[in-house]
Amino acid sequence: MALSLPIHSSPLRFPSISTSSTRRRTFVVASASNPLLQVNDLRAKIVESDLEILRGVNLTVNQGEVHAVMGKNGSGKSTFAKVLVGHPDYEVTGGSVVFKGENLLEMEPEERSLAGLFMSFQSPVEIPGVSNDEFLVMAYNARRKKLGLPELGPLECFPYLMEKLQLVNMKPDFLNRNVNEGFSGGERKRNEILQLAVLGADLAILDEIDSGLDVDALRDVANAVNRILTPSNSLLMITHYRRILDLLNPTHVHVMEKGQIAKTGDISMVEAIEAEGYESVSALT
Ligand SMILES: Nc1ncnc2c1ncn2[C@@H]1O[C@H](COP(=O)(O)OP(=O)(O)OP(=O)(O)O)[C@@H](O)[C@H]1O
Repeated sequence: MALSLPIHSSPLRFPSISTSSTRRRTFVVASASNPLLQVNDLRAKIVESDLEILRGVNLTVNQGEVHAVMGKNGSGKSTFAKVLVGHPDYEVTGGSVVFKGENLLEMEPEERSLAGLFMSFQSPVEIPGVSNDEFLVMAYNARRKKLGLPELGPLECFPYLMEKLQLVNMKPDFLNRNVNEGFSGGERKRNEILQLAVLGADLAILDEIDSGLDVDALRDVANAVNRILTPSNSLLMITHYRRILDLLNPTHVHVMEKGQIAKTGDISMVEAIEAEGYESVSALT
């Protein structure tokens, strides 16, 4: 079966393992001069209805940073993430996005993936007839090809895949199952992180990776993400809940409202949101 590379793979660099404290210490130095993603006045509409959803988003993500985007239901968080990876439901109507010094908006979705952008979706899709190991080996080899490295056979990839399975605390039989077919909600989320671990990314966008996870799964996922993060890659996560923020220690917390980032702060802003709701931190109301 012919498969194109998913938009959440990055061929450029495999993640190295580091602790979150190592990452955080290095961030101060790395972030000052290494913007990874620069979003300026980004505007986008739904193709089908012409309805404008993003109304001037501004955001800079530097290497080593962990950004959390929060906000009321329907404020545009997922749309923002999907526009970044080039989802065809949306048309950019203004603004700019520079990723690693290149115009992201001129790239096809697959090119964005090859450039180092990974996105996990709220509802990961099934790929009937394709096993997880086939899928991962295919994507892993696509990256190797891009790097000018020889492709590896399934057996040669196996030790690498096993190492990543352990990272997300998944059983080996997940590799033999078809991608997301029959997976529980939590298993799908773990599988997304397995894909991130195998493929790596310069910028990982995780859209509500914490939704539907039990406490143990949430900890496993957060631990895996923390091990994937290094001083030179970054995370942009969308969430409604504090629990994952406590585990992933965001350097920046943003509140999206009406298609804009209305407020940016640190983890302390989440306390105000939890106590008094979004109205307490909104700059637009
Ligand atoms: N493809 C689409 N077709 C129709 N409406 C859409 C589409 N994509 C987004 N919308 C609408 O745009 C608005 C923003 O949606 P989006 O999913 O970005 O919000 P969100 O902030 O991620 O919400 P939530 O917290 O509930 O996940 C919503 O009103 C949604 O219904």
